[in-house]
Amino acid sequence: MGKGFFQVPTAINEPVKSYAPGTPEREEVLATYKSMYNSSVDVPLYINGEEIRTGDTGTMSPPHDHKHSLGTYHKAEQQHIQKAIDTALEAREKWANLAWEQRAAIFLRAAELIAGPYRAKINAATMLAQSKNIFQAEIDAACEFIDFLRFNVEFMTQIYEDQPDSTSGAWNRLEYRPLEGFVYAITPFNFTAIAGNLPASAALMGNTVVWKPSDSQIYSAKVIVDIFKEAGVPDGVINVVYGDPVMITDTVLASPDFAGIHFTGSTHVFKDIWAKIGTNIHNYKTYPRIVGETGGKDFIVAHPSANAKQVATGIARGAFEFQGQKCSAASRAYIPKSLWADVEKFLKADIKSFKMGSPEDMGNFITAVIHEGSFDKLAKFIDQAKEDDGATIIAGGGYDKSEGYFIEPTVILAEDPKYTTMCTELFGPVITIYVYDDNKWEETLTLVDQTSEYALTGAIFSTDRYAAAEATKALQNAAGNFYINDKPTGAVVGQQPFGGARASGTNDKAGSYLNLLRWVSPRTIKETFVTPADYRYPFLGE
Ligand SMILES: NC(=O)c1ccc[n+]([C@@H]2O[C@H](COP(=O)([O-])OP(=O)(O)OC[C@H]3O[C@@H](n4cnc5c(N)ncnc54)[C@H](O)[C@@H]3O)[C@@H](O)[C@H]2O)c1
Ligand SMILES: N[C@@H](CCC=O)C(=O)O
Repeated sequence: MGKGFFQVPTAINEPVKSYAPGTPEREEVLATYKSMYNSSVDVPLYINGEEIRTGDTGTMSPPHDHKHSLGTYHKAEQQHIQKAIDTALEAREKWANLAWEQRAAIFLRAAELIAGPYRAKINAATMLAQSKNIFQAEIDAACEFIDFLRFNVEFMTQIYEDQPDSTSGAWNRLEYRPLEGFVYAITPFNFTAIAGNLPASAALMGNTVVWKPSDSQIYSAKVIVDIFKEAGVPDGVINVVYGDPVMITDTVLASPDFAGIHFTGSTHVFKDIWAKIGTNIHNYKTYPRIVGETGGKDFIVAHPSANAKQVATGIARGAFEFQGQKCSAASRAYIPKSLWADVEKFLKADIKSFKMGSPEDMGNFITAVIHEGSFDKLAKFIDQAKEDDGATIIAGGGYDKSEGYFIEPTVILAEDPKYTTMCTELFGPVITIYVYDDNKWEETLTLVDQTSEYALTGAIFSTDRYAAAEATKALQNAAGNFYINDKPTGAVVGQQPFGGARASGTNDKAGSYLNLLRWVSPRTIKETFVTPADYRYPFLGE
């Protein structure tokens, strides 16, 4: 068999299709949506490529049409989780020893399958499962997922190429071994791309995986499984389970071969998992890698020099796209008194123009929030704001769950900059605004930095360069992704590596070489060509 040093295809960001009226992609995705809506699927567990149906099922429904069933999924029992672990361990040696270019080819093929034959299907599944409008589905399930797969292959080769110096007489090599054991991927509901990337990035680096998607994303996770299968991911490399998250996680964390967790989701869940790993630490064969990207309380700060229309647009898109259910979504804003009247006018006009309803109607900018739990939580905070002195709802405030979980895009004006909705992650279409005195710019920056436990994304708007520089410095630790004159959402793989610190996560930057480094355990190999056969230093003589 021939061997060579291979140059992988240069990664490029997948262009976003327009879905404008009359385009073929619009017709295709709508037809696929209708056909999927009118069919029913039965999603099994996937362990060693085997489809397992336990008979203990849950129902999958579109959040915007919750009485409709898209089908069922099967919940795992403890024995299935153990089987998934055993399978991952059995598959490990063969997969880890497969040449890297073979692994790369599988995931590059998956990217091209999404870009072509599966694009309409994965977008339609994301519109149905997570209630994304077509633009939000396209930038996530198609483009970001494709970008993760393509760029990760390029980053992998950059890592492998990073080799130590060798002096004369010896050759030093770094071997980027996969972790010894298996990796556990737990994924959130809100991004199909994240659901696919968390197991795939660890697998690309030679690891085998037990993957637990969110119950609210299983419908689109099934399409990911189909794509990975068609791309050639061998049986046992990525094993997929659903069911009671605590039972599944406790079973996984009890395994001595647990070697790493790739988590995205809420902060409290991640902290609990970290604590459990700590409790089990004496049982593990190796120190597990703990990677978690978690919650946010993302901010927009306007300087008095900012353009009011641009600030209002940053809020309209940054807070309300995908109903504010991006970890990066703006949920608190700080606007100077001198700009507020204009920002308020432009923002209210934008919100008035939003249409809300099913993603099947492509005129709808706002669709439903993910599930009843989220709906009820948001409604509670909105009702509380209606009652509280010092909090005024200036736009939205309505909600209705009779057909779908619809929450109106809501703006709360708070007199107290530490009002509860300025500090707590709500994860919905609600933003709270605090209007500050123009002469309190420095104090406001301190407030932004100290108000929340999170540090994920943030944006400042300013036409004054000194103010932009000052905010960049003052907010250095307040956001892992910091935007100047732009909304705080929409990071692109290969352009804005994504992740935050403090309570927002381990900041291992999804979609970058930094993340992939967490899935390898390098071995240093020094080979000496002429091996010494005398212990004496020259000055010791004979
Ligand atoms: N920082 C990021 O990159 C990023 C990206 C996306 C989402 N998020 C965060 O994710 C959250 C929204 O997603 P979500 O609602 O799916 O989060 P979630 O924490 O409810 O669920 C995430 C995953 O954890 C599982 N889970 C829930 N409880 C568990 C438990 N006790 N033990 C083990 N696993 C458990 C879920 O089933 C799901 O698979 C928000 O907090 C958001 O900020 C962060
Ligand atoms: N990377 C996405 C957010 C992912 C979390 O939900 C963004 O930048 O908007």
